Amino acid sequence: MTYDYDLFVIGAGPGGLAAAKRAANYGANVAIAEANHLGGTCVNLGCVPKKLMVYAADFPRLAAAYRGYGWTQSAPQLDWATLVSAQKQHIEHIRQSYVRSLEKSGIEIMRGRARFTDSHTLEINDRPITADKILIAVGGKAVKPGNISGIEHAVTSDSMFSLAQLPKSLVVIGGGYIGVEFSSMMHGFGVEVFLVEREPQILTGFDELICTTVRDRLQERGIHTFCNTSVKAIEKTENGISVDLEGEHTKTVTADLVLCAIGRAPNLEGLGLEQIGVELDGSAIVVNHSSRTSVSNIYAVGDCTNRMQLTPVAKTEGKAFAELVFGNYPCEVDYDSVPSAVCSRPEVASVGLSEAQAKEKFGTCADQSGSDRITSYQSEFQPLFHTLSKHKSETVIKLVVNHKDDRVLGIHIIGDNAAEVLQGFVLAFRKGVTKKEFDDTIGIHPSSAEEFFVID
Ligand SMILES: Cc1cc2nc3c(=O)[nH]c(=O)nc-3n(C[C@H](O)[C@H](O)[C@H](O)COP(=O)(O)OP(=O)(O)OC[C@H]3O[C@@H](n4cnc5c(N)ncnc54)[C@H](O)[C@@H]3O)c2cc1C
Ligand SMILES: NC(=O)c1ccc[n+]([C@@H]2O[C@H](COP(=O)([O-])OP(=O)(O)OC[C@H]3O[C@@H](n4cnc5c(N)ncnc54)[C@H](O)[C@@H]3O)[C@@H](O)[C@H]2O)c1
Repeated sequence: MTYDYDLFVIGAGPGGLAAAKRAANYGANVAIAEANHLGGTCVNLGCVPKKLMVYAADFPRLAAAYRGYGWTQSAPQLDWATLVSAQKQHIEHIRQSYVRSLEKSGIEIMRGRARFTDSHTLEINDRPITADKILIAVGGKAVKPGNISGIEHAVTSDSMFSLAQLPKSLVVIGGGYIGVEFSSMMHGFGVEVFLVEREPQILTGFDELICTTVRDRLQERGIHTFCNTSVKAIEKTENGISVDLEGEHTKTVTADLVLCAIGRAPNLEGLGLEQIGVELDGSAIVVNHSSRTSVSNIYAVGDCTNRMQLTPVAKTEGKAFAELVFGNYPCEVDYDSVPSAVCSRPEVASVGLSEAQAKEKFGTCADQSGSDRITSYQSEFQPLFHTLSKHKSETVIKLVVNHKDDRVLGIHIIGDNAAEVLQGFVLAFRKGVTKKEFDDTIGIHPSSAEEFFVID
């Protein structure tokens, strides 16, 4: 049987692009379909515009800091329209660079929404296309709770990058990655922010130290943080959008804008998966360790599967798929060493287990020497920069260590440049670094990262 393509990729986000390029490098005849813009969520509505906005929101704090260093100048003013337009230009530049790089690799780009008609055939813009292997990399989309009246008045993060103007006040529903990042950034722009999280803490799943420290710092900065609280109803009124809260903070808050950030779900609508029998787990595509679905020639990577919703994970899964299928080189994704960062102020970066997860996995019981299996080392210090900036902005670091073999099970940082500091440690973490190896390492002085080598 001959097909139009060796590989057809649905979705040109990080997962699809990485797979297409790697397969083409191995000589495969590849096409990629994109219903919207090349680059997917990450480039167009996620990591890239978010981080640019985070940088933009930092300037008032930096302006306040430079006075401590002797600089004098009146506070800068933001022209929101200029920021939105500069950010759009940069994103367009990235999209164009993807077009050039796909063309250079001989990958055909098809603009439009792909739909399965059988396990080897897709339809795109009414044109049937056949492929030997098909990779689903359609990503995810923001979900909204179905049970809140007036939820249609809430926007999702997709709208936040092209707002006509900044709101004066904002209610954020959900205190996960997106909720915390947007609360922090919008507050930096001068917006009054109310963050509503139904769980007892924000950033559930991170180490408890991160959850409590970040919440305390957000509150100190003036962000109203309501945990153990849910939204009962939303209503558009003359004064703005009124949000009825229930739980620990039963009250009504009125704001100009409501952002719903309660999670993202796979973007499978209209893909025709039911026709070809690809197995789903809830709303996600079920895959094995090789990213193969229940239909043998169809694979899936990234946010449409039930793994981690992060760009580097989608990319790694895409690459690993192409290595295995077109390079005959099996390489498994190491999900235990995936780091992540929350671009809030303070910034968070973390890899491995939280203290609670480590205790659950390895037990809290005493070993023969009578000590606990899990030891946590923690340090809080004022980075040199902030001694003159006059900001109260301590950095907090934590190592979670298995007392039995001295192995470091988790590394957690809260503070300036946390993601950049953690990056190098991730490599050591993957290699099974021990606490003693941390202790024996000489740091760079003066820096914040050196504190990891003197932590006890
Ligand atoms: C606000 C926000 C901030 C984020 N920040 C970070 C961050 O800082 N770091 C990080 O690691 N992750 C971040 N993420 C998550 C990251 O964006 C995703 O994990 C990543 O983009 C997933 O890649 P993907 O390839 O699986 O899917 P996507 O990037 O979602 O790409 C899927 C593509 O498929 C296309 N598509 C869908 N259906 C079809 C179809 N039927 N036919 C053709 N094309 C189709 C879509 O248009 C889309 O372009 C963020 C997400 C959001 C929303
Ligand atoms: N920096 C990054 O790497 C980054 C940034 C943004 C997004 N992402 C990815 O995107 C995914 C989605 O992000 P997200 O923040 O939307 O989801 P999330 O799963 O991180 O957080 C959602 C939060 O909303 C809360 N919640 C759910 N329903 C609620 C309700 N009715 N009322 C109040 N709170 C409610 C949950 O308890 C949770 O804390 C993340 O899991 C992450 O993988 C990553």
